[in-house]
Amino acid sequence: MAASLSIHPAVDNGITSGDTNFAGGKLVCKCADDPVVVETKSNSAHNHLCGCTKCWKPQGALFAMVAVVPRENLTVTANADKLQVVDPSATIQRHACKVCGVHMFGRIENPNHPFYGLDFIHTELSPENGWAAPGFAAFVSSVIESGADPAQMPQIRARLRELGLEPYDCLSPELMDLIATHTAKAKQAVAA
Ligand SMILES: N[C@@H](CCC(=O)N[C@@H](CSCO)C(=O)NCC(=O)O)C(=O)O
Ligand SMILES: [Zn+2]
Ligand SMILES: [Zn+2]
Repeated sequence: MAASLSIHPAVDNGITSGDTNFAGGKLVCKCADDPVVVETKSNSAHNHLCGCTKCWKPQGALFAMVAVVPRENLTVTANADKLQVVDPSATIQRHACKVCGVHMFGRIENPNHPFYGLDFIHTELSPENGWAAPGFAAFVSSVIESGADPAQMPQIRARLRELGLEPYDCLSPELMDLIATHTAKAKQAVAA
């Protein structure tokens, strides 16, 4: 039963390990003509599934798959004129292709944000192999906001665990600790 759920096409048939020697590659939007191309100079980090309503998900998938790269390692190399920011009021400015709708990268412009300096990417858009594999599932309860039946949540969490992707309703403990450390330092700086 649980195996029939489409969590995300990159994990539904098992997770492919990343290559620690992989040093980045191309991400290509889904347009048949003049696709937008983004290139990174490094592999992705913190790859995870995200159940939130804002991250781009492939058709039929319950989750997005999203990772980060340092913003200085990311360049739009083709058809940048097709990009537009989906929601300018969001913390993560998601630059999407106006024609096919795929999100090509998400950028945080607030220098005080804990993740400032990192761009969010969807490595499934790459023809290359070697990108870091997803390690956990974030914002799992948020799939209900996109229409998932609340009664299905135990099955969804069971399937994620079966795939080795621990489900969290925010980010992973490691990332939540990074955020809290950033916040604590910012408070200390104000108090000093
Ligand atoms: N329940 C909400 C949660 C949205 C949310 O907070 N998303 C996170 C994670 S996105 C990538 O990991 C976030 O940081 N959002 C900031 C932003 O999207 O700009 C929902 O589902 O919408
Ligand atoms: Zn496109
Ligand atoms: Zn998200």
